[in-house]
Amino acid sequence: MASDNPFVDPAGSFEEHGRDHSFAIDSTLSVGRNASLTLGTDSLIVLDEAFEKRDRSNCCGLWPSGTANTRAIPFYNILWAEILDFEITIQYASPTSKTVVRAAELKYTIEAPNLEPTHKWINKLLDRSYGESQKNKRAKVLVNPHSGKGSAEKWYHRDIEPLLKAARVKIDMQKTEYRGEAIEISEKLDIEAYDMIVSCSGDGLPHEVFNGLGKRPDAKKALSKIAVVQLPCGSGNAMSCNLNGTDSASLATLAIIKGIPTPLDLISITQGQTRTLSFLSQAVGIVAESDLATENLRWMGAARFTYGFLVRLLDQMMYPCDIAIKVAIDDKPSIREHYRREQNNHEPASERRGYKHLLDDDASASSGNEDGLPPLRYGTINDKLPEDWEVIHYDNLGNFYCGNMGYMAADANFFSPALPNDGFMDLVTIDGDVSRIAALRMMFAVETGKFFDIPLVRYRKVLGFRLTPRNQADGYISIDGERVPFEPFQAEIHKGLGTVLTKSGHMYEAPGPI
Ligand SMILES: Nc1ncnc2c1ncn2[C@@H]1O[C@H](COP(=O)(O)OP(=O)(O)OP(=O)(O)O)[C@@H](O)[C@H]1O
Repeated sequence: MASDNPFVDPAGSFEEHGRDHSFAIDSTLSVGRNASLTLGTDSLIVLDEAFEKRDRSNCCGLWPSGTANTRAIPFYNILWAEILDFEITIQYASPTSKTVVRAAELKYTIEAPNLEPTHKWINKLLDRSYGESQKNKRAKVLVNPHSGKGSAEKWYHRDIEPLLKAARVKIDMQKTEYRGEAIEISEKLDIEAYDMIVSCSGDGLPHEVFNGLGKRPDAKKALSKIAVVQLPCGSGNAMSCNLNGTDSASLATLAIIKGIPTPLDLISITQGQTRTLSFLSQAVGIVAESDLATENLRWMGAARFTYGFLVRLLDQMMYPCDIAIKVAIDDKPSIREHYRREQNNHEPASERRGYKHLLDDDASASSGNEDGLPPLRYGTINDKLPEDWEVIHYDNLGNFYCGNMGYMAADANFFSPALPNDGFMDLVTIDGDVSRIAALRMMFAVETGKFFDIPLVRYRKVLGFRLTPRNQADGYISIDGERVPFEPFQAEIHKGLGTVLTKSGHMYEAPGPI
């Protein structure tokens, strides 16, 4: 009896398989005389004497260590496994450099009597490889041929599609033909036929996708059912940095194949008579200008933003305005504490939509499936300002920057305490008359992760705000990196209204406050 022997795992013993010891013991599958496949703790261990003869290089040491005839393929990298005509095929994402993975495969022949245990073994392998993530996701893929420097289509075919196919993702690909088309596609999408909308683009296309889903009569259901994801092919790829932990198209593809559905806070912006959704940021002042007023410097690539920022910093630009804020958490120690609590909070996605205790008048929690966007708790920009909002008259504002995610660009972790579904926006305000040297220090602190701690950085978690520019004929307001009219606007957040895929199921990949 297996249970008599303390060294045998009863769940995996060969009696359970009712088969010859030489074929399947525990998690090991013998494939031919000189090879075996073993389910390890977090990797598939492939032992094959042919490796030694074939390739001694171990791909520049990119795989975890092994001897000359073994390879450890992390379960995270396993894309698919199947048996067809007595041949087992294992497809996986193989690193070819630190920032690139490519689809690769291993094939072994199985003898007829071993077919049934092989099927069982494959199921185990796939369960371990996918964990909480859904297998065979169905994707509406949008490729913006004009994203970034115009390489999205090339990258899709080279870096993205082969991995999706290897993972048996069901693909329905469409190239966008004009600005705004992704709004129309998402508005009309048959949401029962897909699990995710994948934008091969910058941050502009996911912004359109959220807004298209938000325009539907069943917006609430669509936004919670369909995961909106980005594969980085644009000039601004903040969404992928935060959710996939990378701005590499192939690594991001692997991240979404293994991604876990996670509710995402979305923000309603009202301006004039319009209401739009924002998922990333709202900026007025130096950050908005550095981004939007430097379109003519596109040739500079990422340096364009830094250049624009430095020029304005040296000019000590100021942006007078009135700001009204519904503050939720006002001081940095409490914000840090809030972040730590959420880090340790592992409640399921179903518990992360809508405010449970904070606001009993919250509409995103209570309405049914067929509802459109939740009603606005604080009204629109055209309504009377709620009485309990804090009003600040700023003559010397240098930067108004409100974020819903940590990274605003690769290596620019402006909002380290931001969380996917805490129901708060993170608001940074900085005076425009701080010394030039202090401003430069702030800029460098963004890269080193110390920005949050700088005393000149005023940091609040907020539920809503209204911004009214003063004494300026024109200027720049950026919503998710797109320019909107230079007019007053109001924002309020809806807890967990949208859905994205994350690696952890509840956190961003940007490091939290140190
Ligand atoms: N075929 C097309 N022609 C022109 N514009 C398009 C097309 N398809 C999509 N767009 C628009 O391109 C805009 C920017 O897209 P995206 O974010 O993918 O790229 P980006 O390079 O990061 O952006 P940006 O140009 O804003 O820096 C979106 O607003 C989208 O509507």
